[in-house]
Amino acid sequence: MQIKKLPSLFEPARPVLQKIEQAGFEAYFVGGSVRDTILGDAIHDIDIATSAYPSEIKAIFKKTVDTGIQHGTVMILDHGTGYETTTFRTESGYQDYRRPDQVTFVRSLKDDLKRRDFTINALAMKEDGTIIDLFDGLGDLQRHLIRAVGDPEERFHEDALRMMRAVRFAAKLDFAIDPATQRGIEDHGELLTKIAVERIEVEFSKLLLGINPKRGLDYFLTTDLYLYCPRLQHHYQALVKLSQHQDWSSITNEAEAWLALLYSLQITGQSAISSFMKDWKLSNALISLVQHAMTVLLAIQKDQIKPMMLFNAGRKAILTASQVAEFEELQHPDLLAMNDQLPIHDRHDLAIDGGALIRHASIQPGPLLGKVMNQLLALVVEGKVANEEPALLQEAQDLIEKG
Ligand SMILES: Nc1ccn([C@@H]2O[C@H](COP(=O)(O)OP(=O)(O)OP(=O)(O)O)[C@@H](O)[C@H]2O)c(=O)n1
Ligand SMILES: [Mg+2]
Repeated sequence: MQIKKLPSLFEPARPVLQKIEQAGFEAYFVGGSVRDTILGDAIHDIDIATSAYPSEIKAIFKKTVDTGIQHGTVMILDHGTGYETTTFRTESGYQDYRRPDQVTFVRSLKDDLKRRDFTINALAMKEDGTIIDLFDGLGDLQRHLIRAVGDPEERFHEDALRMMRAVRFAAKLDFAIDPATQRGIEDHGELLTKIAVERIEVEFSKLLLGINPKRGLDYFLTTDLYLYCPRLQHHYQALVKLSQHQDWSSITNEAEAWLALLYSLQITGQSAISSFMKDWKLSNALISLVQHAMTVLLAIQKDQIKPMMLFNAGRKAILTASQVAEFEELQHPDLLAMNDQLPIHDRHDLAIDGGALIRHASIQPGPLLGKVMNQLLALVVEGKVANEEPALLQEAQDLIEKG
């Protein structure tokens, strides 16, 4: 098989591969970019594998950077672009189920490909688009099948994360998992506990954002992989229910995915969200966004949407909540439009500040000042008072008199 028209991302790398070949070595595109090109999907990065040893690559090219030389990876700099090139290698050891104890550089493409995770990821492509398929990856792409290269048990012992990758690819590509590979996952799920949560999270997020998350979640549950992920052990029923959603098209980014998950698990309190997401090693920025979005989502569910709540949540959280409301088929007005129509969108947009209140309304700095400012803010956001200094001063005086 030969791909006639390569995606443009490959084009500038082709001369690099040609140069390695001219020096008497082999060089191929490998990994996800080859798989996705054959599937006709967009590619985002390219990986190059070569029979040349790192020292040989460095002799061929003037400018290189040692980005991972002990693993055989050298970056070639060509016309301002960097191309990571990894020497064919075999690996051995894997005592920690994560990475090899020893990496050995080899000259044979086959030896390199046979230690890769799945047949669809063990394809190689020459710079002219010719596909090298030593493990029937093309057949599995046609059959829509995720199948371990060789013995699944060996592949999962080498890197237990591959079990999560299998269910992630099932969701991402809408593929089935080959029965022997699935059994391998069922038998070795516990090895996932050896893997850093951050890496598991990447795969789980990609699963939820695949074209068929239902399929990925079904495998995630039937293989029991969920038992070895943070905080999911006691949520089997809720995860089944989540997996039964037919239309996932409104879940388009990580925040929406995590909000949908937490809502399904009925983890809705602010501190419960934070503790759950921290166990998944998610960033504080994402946690904060999901917390704000959950407030909006619960208000949608209870039909209690208030201007001040939208103001506090902000546009991004409102959008996130709206998407998950779509997913949950919760009836809701156009909250973004409502938000856009608020008189102000930021505390600093208020036409009066503490200083002016101290000068003109004779309030002393202190708790009362803060309280009055908050009350004025709410009145403006709710459209009850115009956002103009005289009106706000008058209102402040009334508030103080009322106590
Ligand atoms: N645990 C892993 C991770 C990666 N690989 C191999 O390294 C390639 C590149 O890995 P990576 O970029 O992580 O995955 P991709 O398959 O390229 O998928 P993605 O589209 O997510 O990048 C894979 O195709 C596969 O051949 C592997 O065998 N085992
Ligand atoms: Mg990749």
